[in-house]
Amino acid sequence: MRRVTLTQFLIEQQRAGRINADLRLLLEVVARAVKAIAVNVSKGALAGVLGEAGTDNVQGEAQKKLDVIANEILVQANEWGGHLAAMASEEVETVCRIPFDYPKGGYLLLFDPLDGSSNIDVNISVGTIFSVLRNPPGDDEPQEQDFLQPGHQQVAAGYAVYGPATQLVLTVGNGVHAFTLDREMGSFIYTQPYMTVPEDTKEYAINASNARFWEAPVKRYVDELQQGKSGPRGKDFNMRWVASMVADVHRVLTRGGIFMYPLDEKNRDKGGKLRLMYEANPMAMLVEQAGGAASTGRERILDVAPVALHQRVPVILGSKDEVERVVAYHTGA
Ligand SMILES: O=P(O)(O)OC[C@H]1O[C@](O)(COP(=O)(O)O)[C@@H](O)[C@@H]1O
Ligand SMILES: [Mg+2]
Ligand SMILES: [Mg+2]
Repeated sequence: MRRVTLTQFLIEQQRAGRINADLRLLLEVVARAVKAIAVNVSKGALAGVLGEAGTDNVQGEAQKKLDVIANEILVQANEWGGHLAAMASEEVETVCRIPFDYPKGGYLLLFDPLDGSSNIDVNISVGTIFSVLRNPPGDDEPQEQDFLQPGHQQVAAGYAVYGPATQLVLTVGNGVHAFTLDREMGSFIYTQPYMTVPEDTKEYAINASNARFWEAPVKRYVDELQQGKSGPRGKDFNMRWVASMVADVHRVLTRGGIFMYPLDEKNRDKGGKLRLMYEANPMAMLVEQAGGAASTGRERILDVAPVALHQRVPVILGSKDEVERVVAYHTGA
């Protein structure tokens, strides 16, 4: 069987007029960075990359060594690419500028360099999430304001999951496509075209240790799932929680289900737990492109008007019917 590489896939997307050469090359640079991160993740203790970095990030969270390494790999790879006007990272407080004497391009790249950091030291899947926006015309030196575009304006979004295999999952607005890293060849091979979130599901994902903080609509929804066959849903549901959003969303994209990090009494002051620009928006674009839905419980995630780079939002995403049910419980519809 003929193997199609990510490079060939992107050339086809360009030929079909879905992306331009700049966006194609930008995505190639991101894929190259992801391969370098995968090498570091897979070496683990052998490369001394496990454990704490001894620093805090802008969110006040302790950084792991791999958070810092993955961030540096992405920043350095993309600085020189010539396709970006600027970058923003979950790990960095302000906009990451392209050095003044480097070539610049028309896109903005946002990323969560290492998602699921709490899983690094226990050898459980982690990932990288990224989002691409257009730099507003006429702005050669983008400011934070230029990044604050609603998610429906993303031109591409994706993630890499560093699991038993490393996979890159990507959308450029024409469905969701997955590639698996062939480590010997060093290439991403096209393995899953047009991923779709199965409509029918029996699986949900939520951190149940927060149950006492949940709002009534979430309590009601989860309670009904847990009643199984004997409750109003009339069937049993299974639960999974990896605590790497990438891995949890990858499961939802692969075999359906619902993933929730809702607003609760513990995270209300911050507006939620997950980051709008680095986690919620790219995942929402992917899930919608795969036929699913993504909401805060009160609003479509892709329509949220961002007010800050590191803003947090509640996230409820996955199989459409399930997400719509949770939203209806919130809105009383
Ligand atoms: O430990 P909790 O509260 O269940 O949180 C898990 C969530 O936090 C995150 O790990 C946050 O990501 P980071 O590792 O990038 O900070 C998500 O991936 C995941 O869904
Ligand atoms: Mg994350
Ligand atoms: Mg992270």
